[in-house]
Amino acid sequence: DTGSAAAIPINEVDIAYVTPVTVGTPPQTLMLDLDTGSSDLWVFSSLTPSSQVRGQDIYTPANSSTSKLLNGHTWSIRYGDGSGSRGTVYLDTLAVGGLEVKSQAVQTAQEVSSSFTQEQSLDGLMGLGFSTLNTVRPSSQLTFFDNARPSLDEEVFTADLKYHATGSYDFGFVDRAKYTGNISYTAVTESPGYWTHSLSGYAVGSGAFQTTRLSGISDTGTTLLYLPTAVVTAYYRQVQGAQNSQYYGGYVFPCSSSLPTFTFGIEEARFTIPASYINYTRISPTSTTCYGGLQSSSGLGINIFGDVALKAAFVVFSGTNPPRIGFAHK
Ligand SMILES: CC(C)(C)S(=O)(=O)N[C@@H](Cc1ccccc1)C(=O)N[C@@H](Cc1c[nH]c[nH+]1)C(=O)N[C@@H](CC1CCCCC1)C(O)(O)C(F)(F)C(=O)NCCN1CCOCC1
Repeated sequence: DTGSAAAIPINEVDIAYVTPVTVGTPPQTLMLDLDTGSSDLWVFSSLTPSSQVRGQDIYTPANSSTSKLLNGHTWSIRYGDGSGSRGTVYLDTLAVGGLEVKSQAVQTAQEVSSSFTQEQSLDGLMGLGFSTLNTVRPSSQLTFFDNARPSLDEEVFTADLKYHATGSYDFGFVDRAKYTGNISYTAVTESPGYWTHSLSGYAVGSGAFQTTRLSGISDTGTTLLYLPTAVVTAYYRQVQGAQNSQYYGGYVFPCSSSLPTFTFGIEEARFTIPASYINYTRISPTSTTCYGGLQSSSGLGINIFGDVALKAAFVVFSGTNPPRIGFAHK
C-alpha cells in the first residue's frame, strides 16, 4: 500500500504545514500538522471545551460507527514552544492520502493551550517521531506510520516541503519524480524518539565548507533552523546591521539586507538554503526589521533541522532496521 497527501503552508511565511486526514466512518476530514518531532496523534474534538475552539474542525467520535473508547487511557503533551494539550483516547479508522489504518489511536483533546486555540488553521498534530515518545498512559500507542508499516510497499515516508507553496508527504514509496540525482543517506539514532542524525558540516554563502559533525533532529514540526551559536554568529557576521536581539529573542536584521545562502552537508552531499528562506519574516507587518530563519540552538539543548532547512531538499524518513534518513536535491 501507499499514500500521498498535500503539505499546505498555513500562512504566508510557512510557519507550519497541514495535511488533510480523514477519521472515522463516515470520514471526518481534519487538517493536521505532520510532525516528526513528536509521536502523539491528537485532534480538536467534541470533547474540547467550546471556549477553547476557534474555527478548528473537530472530530466527533459519537458520529463515527467505528470509534471505540480506549478505556482508562489519557495523554498530556508539552511542546518546545511551551504549548500543550491533554485528553482521552479513541481507536478509529484513519486515512492519509488513500492509505488507511483500521485501528489508529486518536487522542481527543479535552484541553488545549491558548496558542492552539489561536491557530485556527490547525486541527491537531500527527506525530511521526518514534512511538517511544508517545504520551498515552497506561499503555503508549503507535504512530500512524508504525501502524501502517506492515501494509506499506516500502517502510518509508517522504517529506517534500516547499517555500511558500504546497508540497507533499508520501507513505510507502519514494517518488522518483520528486527529486533529481541520488539520495544521500545518513544513520539515524532513535534516541530519545526523534529522527536524530548529524550534518557533515556547513558553509556560509560562498565561504569554505567547514567539515564538522553537527548532531540534531530533522523536525517537520519546527518552523526554523536552530544550530550552535558559533555557526549562527559566523552567518550573521556577513549580514549588515544584524544583531542578536534579547527583545525579539533571536537574530534580526534590516529587511533590505542582502543575506548569504547557507549550505549544509549530508555525508558527501551538499544542500544550499536560499537566502530568501532565511529572510524569514518582518517582526511586524509595517516593520523594516526582519527575523532570521536561522537561529541559535543554545537555549534548546538540541540542534533542530526544521522546515527552513527541510524545504531545501526532498527528505526520506526510512523506518528500515536500522533507521536512516535521506536527502536529495529537487
Ligand atoms: C512561532 C515561531 C516563532 C515561528 S516558532 O518557530 O516557535 N514556530 C513553532 C511552531 C508553530 C507553528 C504554528 C503556530 C505556532 C507555532 C515551532 O517551531 N515550535 C517548535 C519548537 C521550538 C523551539 N523553539 C521554539 N520553538 C515546537 O515546539 N515544535 C513541536 C511541534 C509544534 C508545536 C506547536 C504547534 C505546531 C507544532 C515539535 O513537536 O516539533 C518539537 F519537536 F519541537 C517538540 O516540542 N516535541 C515534543 C517532544 N516531546 C518530548 C517528550 O515526549 C513528548 C514529546
